[in-house]
Amino acid sequence: MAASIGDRSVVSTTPVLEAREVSVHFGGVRAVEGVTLRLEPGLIHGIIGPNGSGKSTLIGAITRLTPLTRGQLLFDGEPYQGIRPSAMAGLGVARTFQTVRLLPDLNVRDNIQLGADAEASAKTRPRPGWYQRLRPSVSPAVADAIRRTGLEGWEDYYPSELSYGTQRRVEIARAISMNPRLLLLDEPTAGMNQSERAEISRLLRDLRDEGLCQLLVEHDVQMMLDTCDYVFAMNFGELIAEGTPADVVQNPLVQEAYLGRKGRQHA
Ligand SMILES: Nc1ncnc2c1ncn2[C@@H]1O[C@H](COP(=O)(O)OP(=O)(O)OP(=O)(O)O)[C@@H](O)[C@H]1O
Repeated sequence: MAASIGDRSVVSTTPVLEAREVSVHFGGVRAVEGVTLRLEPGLIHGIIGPNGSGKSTLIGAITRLTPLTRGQLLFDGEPYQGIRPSAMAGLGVARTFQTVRLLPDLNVRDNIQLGADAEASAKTRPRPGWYQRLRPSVSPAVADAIRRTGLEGWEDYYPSELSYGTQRRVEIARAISMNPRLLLLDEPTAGMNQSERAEISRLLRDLRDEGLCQLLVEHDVQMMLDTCDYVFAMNFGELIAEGTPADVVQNPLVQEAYLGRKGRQHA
């Protein structure tokens, strides 16, 4: 069965990831309460919400870093809440974090290679040079990730020599070199200027056009509206609206969450 989300048609199949009635409580704090969401193949999904609305906690729950109080998580229709966070990559989930996490002693190519090589993602920080000795050639997954993220020509540079926007691009390349089914991006444009934001937004839409399912958490609502196909809005731990960005921003509950009742009258 085919449905359409905005201008994109979506064949209704098993979602890549599904959260059913997920709750996360910290003592008396209901950080996430009864959230149900489906991430469909080939779409960019976004989670928006004011500070403290539960976005990070929900991502933590989905990635198994934060234990669920209640609910169920499914990947490709199979429950996965019993697995360890370190097994998420094996499931086909790659992520980038709020802060850039590139290894300073490795060049762009070798930082991306870390994503392609599960064994190399060991916790110990490598000494300069060891990686080149172990890996004399560039794997096809790395070459492909470099091409898809427009990093040709930057392969031999080190993180300290790159702009912040390019460092972010390398992180995304490292994540997609894992050939993920789902890419989670936590604040991918934090600290960027307007043109860097637009560049990252373009890159994510290009990856979407290649079929990559994505989930973004981002404070920049305009960037989310420009980038996402489908948006989930949270407030006080609950999902208060979902749909196309255009529909969600019109939702009175969303306007109230961001602007307050007074703002809504003026919006
Ligand atoms: N480990 C924790 N222990 C207790 N309370 C927590 C913990 N983590 C989050 N919270 C609380 O849960 C609620 C949701 O927080 P969360 O960080 O998920 O929101 P958020 O939408 O990601 O916020 P922000 O946009 O500021 O990052 C907040 O009230 C927060 O104080």
